[in-house]
Amino acid sequence: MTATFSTTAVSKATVSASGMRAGRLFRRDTGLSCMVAFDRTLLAGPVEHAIDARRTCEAIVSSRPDAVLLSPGVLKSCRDLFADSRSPRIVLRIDYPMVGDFTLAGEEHHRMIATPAQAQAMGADAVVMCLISGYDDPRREADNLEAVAEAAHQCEVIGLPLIVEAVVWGSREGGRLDAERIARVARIGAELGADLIKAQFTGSPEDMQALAQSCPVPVLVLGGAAMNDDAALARFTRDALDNGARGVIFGRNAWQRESVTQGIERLVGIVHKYGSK
Ligand SMILES: O=C[C@H](O)COP(=O)(O)O
Repeated sequence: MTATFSTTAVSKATVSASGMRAGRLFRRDTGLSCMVAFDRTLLAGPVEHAIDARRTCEAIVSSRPDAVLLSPGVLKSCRDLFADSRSPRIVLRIDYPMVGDFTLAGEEHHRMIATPAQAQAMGADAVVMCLISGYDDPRREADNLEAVAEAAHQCEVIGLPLIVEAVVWGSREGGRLDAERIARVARIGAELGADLIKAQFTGSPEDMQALAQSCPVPVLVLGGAAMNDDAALARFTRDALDNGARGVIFGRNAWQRESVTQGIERLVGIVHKYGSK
C-alpha cells in the first residue's frame, strides 16, 4: 500500500510488488528521481513547444530522465521510443481532473480515463491521479477522493505504483500556496494508498521539511509554469532536494524551452549530482 521500497520501513522480504516497481523509478546510486511530466497537452490542448508531441517526446526521452509522465494517446504514438533497456520508465495519467476551460480551478469534474489495469497493459510502470483540495462543491472533492481510493485498491491488486498529484488548487483554497494545506492533501493522498506524492513546493526550506516529514511516502516536487530562468529553477530544485524531496516531476520547466534536450540534461545533472554529494 505504501512505499515499501524504503529500507527502514519494512523488511526487504516483505516488499510489495508496487513498492518494488516504485523503487525502480529512483536511481540506485542517488536514491532520487528526475521525472518529466509531458501530459500538459492532455489538460490544456496544444501548447508552445508541444505542438508536435512526438518530436518533443523524442527530445525528452533522449535526455534520459528517470521517468516520463504521458497521456494515453501520446504513449500510444510514442511507445517505440521507450523500447530499449536505457529508456525512461513510463508513468501514465489515468484521470482528467477538469472539464472545459483549464483555468476553471474549482469547477472541475474529475473523471477517470483509464483503469490501472488498462494502463499496465499499455506499458505503464506507474500511474498518476490528481487529488485536488478546494473544489467549490465538496461533493466533487468527495468524488475525486473516492476515485483515488478505488485506483489505489486496483493498483494494489495488480502491483502497480500509484503517484497521487496532491494539490491545493480549487477556488476554496483562494489561490494561496499554504504549506499546511499542501501537507494536508499530501498526507491524505498517502493515507489513501499512494506510493508516491507529487506535490507543490512553496519555495521555503522549512515548508519542504515539514511536508517531507509529515508524508509517509516519498514526495516529488512539481514544477508549474515555466520560470524561464535556469538559475532560479536550479535553486528551486536544490532547495526542494536539500529539504526532503525525493525528486522532481517537472513539465513546462523541463520541456517548454528552445532546447528541450539541453534543459532536461541539465535538470538530470542537478538532481543526480545533488544526490551523489
Ligand atoms: O499537472 C500537470 C502536468 O503534470 C504538467 O506539469 P507542469 O505543471 O509542471 O507543466
